[in-house]
Amino acid sequence: MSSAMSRAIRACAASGASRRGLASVEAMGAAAKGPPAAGRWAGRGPGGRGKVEDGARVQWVFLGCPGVGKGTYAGRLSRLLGVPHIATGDLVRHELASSGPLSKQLSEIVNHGKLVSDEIIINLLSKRLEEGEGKGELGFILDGFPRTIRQAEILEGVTDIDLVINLKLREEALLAKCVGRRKCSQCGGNFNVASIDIEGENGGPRMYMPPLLPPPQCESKLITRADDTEEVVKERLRVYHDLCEPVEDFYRARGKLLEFNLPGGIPESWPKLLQALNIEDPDNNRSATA
Ligand SMILES: Nc1ncnc2c1ncn2[C@@H]1O[C@H](COP(=O)(O)OP(=O)(O)O)[C@@H](O)[C@H]1O
Repeated sequence: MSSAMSRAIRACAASGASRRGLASVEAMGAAAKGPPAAGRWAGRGPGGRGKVEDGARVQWVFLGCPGVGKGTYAGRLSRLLGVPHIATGDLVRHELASSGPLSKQLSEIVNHGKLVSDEIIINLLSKRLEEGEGKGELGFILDGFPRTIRQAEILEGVTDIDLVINLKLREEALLAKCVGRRKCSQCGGNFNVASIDIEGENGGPRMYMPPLLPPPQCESKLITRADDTEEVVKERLRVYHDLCEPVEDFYRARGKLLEFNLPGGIPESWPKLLQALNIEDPDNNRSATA
């Protein structure tokens, strides 16, 4: 066991599952580093655009406030690059829905807008990474992890994250976007009923984000997340500013943070995000509007 791994094990209250899972990250990190250039995302260098076929080895992290669109853009990049999108919020919700031993404890925390303990999150993530390793996954796009400095230190202790994308959106839009979120309980599609139209700041352009409405067959099957009420979203935003913003500083200090201000809805933002990442979308016109 490497000393980095031992440190990580000491840092988290390691169960057997987290040891193996974090070991999976360490193994991925090693695989991603060789052969040279193939495993690292070259897209940001002056040499031009990244090749989508290299994307399956990226080790990226998405940061950003609740409602900013981490899931949407991480999901799109995951499909484009062929790399798994691992959202710790989804892992938590999956555990909640399973009515397993953790379920009651988790619902108390999540439905009040608080963060789950680092130990529980590390265990859930480790289990997911371990399953991925079994399937031959090489890289990942993490969404919603790390959310505390301790989580960031543990991750940094086991692998060298290539890039951290920090999505930013005007604060006024965040609450409306969270409260407007809907999911189809049958097909799993994500929609948003909020129509956001905000005056430009300091003479800047107006921000318009049209609703993303469900097709007729999903309309009667829409569900809202229990933690997407106005009161809980405000608490989640407060928690983000207190505990998660220092994670931005953590990666900024390491030169890994790419700040991206979302200019509006998906059609405007997606092509600009790809541009910022130096990725050529082979299907740009079609995917920008889907
Ligand atoms: N890395 C994490 N650390 C602690 N708690 C987490 C983490 N990821 C997810 N959670 C829990 O799951 C909830 C939902 O997460 P997520 O879907 O990422 O929400 P958000 O829309 O607020 O970004 C969080 O409010 C928190 O309770």
